[in-house]
Amino acid sequence: MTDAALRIDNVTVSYGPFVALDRVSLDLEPHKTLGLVGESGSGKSTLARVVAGLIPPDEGRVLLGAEELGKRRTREQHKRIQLVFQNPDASLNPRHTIRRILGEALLFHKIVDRSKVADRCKELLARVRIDETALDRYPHEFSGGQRQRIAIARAIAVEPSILIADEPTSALDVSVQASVLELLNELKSELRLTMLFISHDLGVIHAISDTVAVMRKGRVVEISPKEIFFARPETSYGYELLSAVPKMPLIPTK
Ligand SMILES: Nc1ncnc2c1ncn2[C@@H]1O[C@H](COP(=O)(O)OP(=O)(O)OP(=O)(O)O)[C@@H](O)[C@H]1O
Repeated sequence: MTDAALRIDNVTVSYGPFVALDRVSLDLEPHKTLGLVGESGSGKSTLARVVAGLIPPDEGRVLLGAEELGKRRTREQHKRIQLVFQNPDASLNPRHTIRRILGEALLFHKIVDRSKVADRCKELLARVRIDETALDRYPHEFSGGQRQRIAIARAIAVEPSILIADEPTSALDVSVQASVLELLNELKSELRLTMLFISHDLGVIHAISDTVAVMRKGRVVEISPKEIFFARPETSYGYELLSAVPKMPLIPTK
């Protein structure tokens, strides 16, 4: 048996003849952040989509604790694994107010009664440091960084145990990036989340991860504690990735 919060076990995914994930196995340790790094096209987002239940693996399994997640997940299983995308607009309906976006998530997953939705929406915005006057506004009225905070509020609204963040700061400028990373770190501790954080940016991975996994051509080629990976990677490919970064770390850790 496993004490991993989430286990990816020998997962293979092909797009037609192209093998995007080739027998990938990874464990997410409870309340820790696994940083997944790798060059473009190495399969990181495909893995995120498999974990989130958006695409079924051709082979292999995903386990949440001891529970194997089937090809068709239950609402409860979907609720427990939430995904934050690079582009926050992917999870924010432009025609809905922030109140409706958060409220619908709360009601759909039966997190609170209708009478408590307004208060919970305000609490959620406070958690991501957005003023509650945002509630009756629309996504386009916010900056990219604020929209990403709202997308994070929407993800944590349903009280997941696993948060997958797929390049959540890549579209943001560096100062905004740092504050979103800090927020995710804080939420991880306060809400006791387990996080899978995907980035091709090693500065970002350094700032957020406890453990680093390296993907290359659909395979995981290295899994190391952060300190070890950044001091002396186990593989020559890990070393190559690090050598390609002009100056490390790009974003300070706490
Ligand atoms: N729906 C799809 N149909 C066909 N091929 C796909 C599809 N989605 C992804 N691929 C291919 O699978 C490979 C892995 O893609 P994926 O998006 O998982 O990589 P990635 O590591 O997240 O890359 P990036 O950092 O550029 O986002 C790529 O070669 C991509 O072109």
